[in-house]
Amino acid sequence: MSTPYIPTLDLGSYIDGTEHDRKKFSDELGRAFNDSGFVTITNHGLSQELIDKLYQNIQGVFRLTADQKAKYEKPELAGQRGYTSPGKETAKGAKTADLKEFWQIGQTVVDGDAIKYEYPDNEYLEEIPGFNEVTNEVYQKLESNGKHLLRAIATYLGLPIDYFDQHVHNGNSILRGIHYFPIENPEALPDDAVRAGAHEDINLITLLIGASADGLEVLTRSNEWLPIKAHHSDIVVNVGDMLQRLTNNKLRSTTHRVVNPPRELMKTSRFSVPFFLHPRSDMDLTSLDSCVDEAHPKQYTDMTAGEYLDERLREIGLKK
Ligand SMILES: O=C(O)CCC(=O)C(=O)O
Ligand SMILES: [Fe+2]
Repeated sequence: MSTPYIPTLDLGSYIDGTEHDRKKFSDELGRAFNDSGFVTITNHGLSQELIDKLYQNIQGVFRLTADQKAKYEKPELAGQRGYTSPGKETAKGAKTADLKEFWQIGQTVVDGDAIKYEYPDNEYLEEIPGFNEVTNEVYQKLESNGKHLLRAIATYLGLPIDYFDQHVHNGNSILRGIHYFPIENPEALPDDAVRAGAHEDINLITLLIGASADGLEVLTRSNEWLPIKAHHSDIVVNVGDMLQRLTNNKLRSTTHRVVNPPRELMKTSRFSVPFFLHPRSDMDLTSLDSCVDEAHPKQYTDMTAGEYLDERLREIGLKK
């Protein structure tokens, strides 16, 4: 087996580079997505100070008491805003819920776009001053990075460079702060209880800021689990199911999981902060004509992003 290709790509060289730099970036991005399914991004414009502040704030959420957190858990929001307690999200097809709790932040529309009325407000976390400002800043920076990455992906797919722009403007993206809590009594858990069961992300692409500890693994094309060792300052990016549908499997969504820690670290927490880049709910995910031919017959029924999200939230237990 050859070593899977997880290149480190300089996003700055894409944003500010020459035509040649941009072409090279999109070629390498496409190659990595076809191979390991992951790329590492540097020069993403999030300073170490901002990342450290983000993690301090996210950790603060999970130090709140159960009663404090419960104020922010609203079943009608299907986990899409505020707090979601342990036992609520189960990877598609798995029997046992993931060993995690999380907090989700959604889009803030400020330009008068009527899509504002489609989105629930973010929960305002009153116990942690500055939380909403820091998380909003990170949200905006990751969203902007994601838009550049989608431009590179459009080029790789032979689409106009701005293909995704209108679909992701004020899109339904989510910043998720996750706490994988200490596992106090591993013997008492069902055998299949893991921090995050093997899954593919629902959205177009995911940008994941390097987690506080190891545990993330990706399923390679040769069906082996490969640990992803991301530095706290890096961002790793993977393809989600919406992009897989749109491209009729030309870009495959990346199967990944978070394994439980080794015995000596069982009683420690792990924190991570993925950003799930979603389009607007009216984006048509019908597979592109350019990705369908005799050798690649159409694999998916036609759906909008909103319909698909709804289906998936029900499958993972967040929507009833
Ligand atoms: O915690 C991680 O490293 C990955 C989280 C993840 O895959 C998810 O929430 O979809
Ligand atoms: Fe994921």
